[in-house]
Amino acid sequence: MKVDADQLFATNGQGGAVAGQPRTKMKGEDVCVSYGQKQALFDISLDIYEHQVTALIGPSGCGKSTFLRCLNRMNDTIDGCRVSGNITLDSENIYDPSIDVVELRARVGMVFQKPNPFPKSIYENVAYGPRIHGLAKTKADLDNVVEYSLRGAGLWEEVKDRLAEPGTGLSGGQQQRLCIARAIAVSPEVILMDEPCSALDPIATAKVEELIDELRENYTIVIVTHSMQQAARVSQRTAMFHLGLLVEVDDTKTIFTNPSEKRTQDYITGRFG
Ligand SMILES: Nc1ncnc2c1ncn2[C@@H]1O[C@H](COP(=O)(O)OP(=O)(O)OP(=O)(O)O)[C@@H](O)[C@H]1O
Repeated sequence: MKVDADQLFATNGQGGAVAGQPRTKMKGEDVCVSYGQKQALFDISLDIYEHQVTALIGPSGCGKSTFLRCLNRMNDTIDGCRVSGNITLDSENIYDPSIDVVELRARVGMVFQKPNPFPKSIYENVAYGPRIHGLAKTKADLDNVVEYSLRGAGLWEEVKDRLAEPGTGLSGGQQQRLCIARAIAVSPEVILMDEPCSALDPIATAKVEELIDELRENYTIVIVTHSMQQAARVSQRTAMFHLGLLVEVDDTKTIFTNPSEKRTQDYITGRFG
């Protein structure tokens, strides 16, 4: 029987996977962002592939965090910030007026540079999201979500006997994994990470990097990082930004061994930035 490759990779019209290519989970087309009079991003078109880690790299101020924040409309919260162009999640325009932004941010979660647990217990930090989104009907359901999320973040064994203690009492690395558990708890599809290890020591960083690699099995991840080693270790694709422009995007190995653009070569070899 003849097997049609299109059928093998058909994805019900969402994202359009092509044979041998991963499926596009999010897509930015001609994205421009301005803060007041100042334009920070110029016509960025970038596909984010499902179940991959995409690293955004480039010198300070080039617009990495701005682009990341466009992906779950965190820029909406900044006065004077204007976004144009098109950004889709499973082919749906996330800037459409019909989109519920709270629901979008549950589907596209975010982990920040500095761990920011709520001033509540470890349990409550994780349980808060599922509770407000109505994801757990009973206390037993909620307990399960908390355990699943803490396991997913590689933190369960360290905290299972102290769930009632404050999240802020954990070490920095544990707090960051608690924030990752909090993101996982609302069953996101995409997790955005803005320099998630910059406040962590090398051992805590290694743990979070290991975790990112495991998370990609179930989630799609976009990470902003200043560390070339980190981008090379954790990502499958790398997008290089400079002065608000996307210089190039390619698989991570190519970016680090044979980039097309001189600016990328100069940046990864430490000649500027
Ligand atoms: N809230 C804001 N208000 C005004 N301008 C901003 C704001 N956030 C960012 N910018 C400007 O937009 C440009 C891009 O900043 P952005 O933080 O996205 O860059 P970045 O590449 O993530 O930088 P870094 O690596 O230093 O975090 C910069 O010129 C910055 O000054």
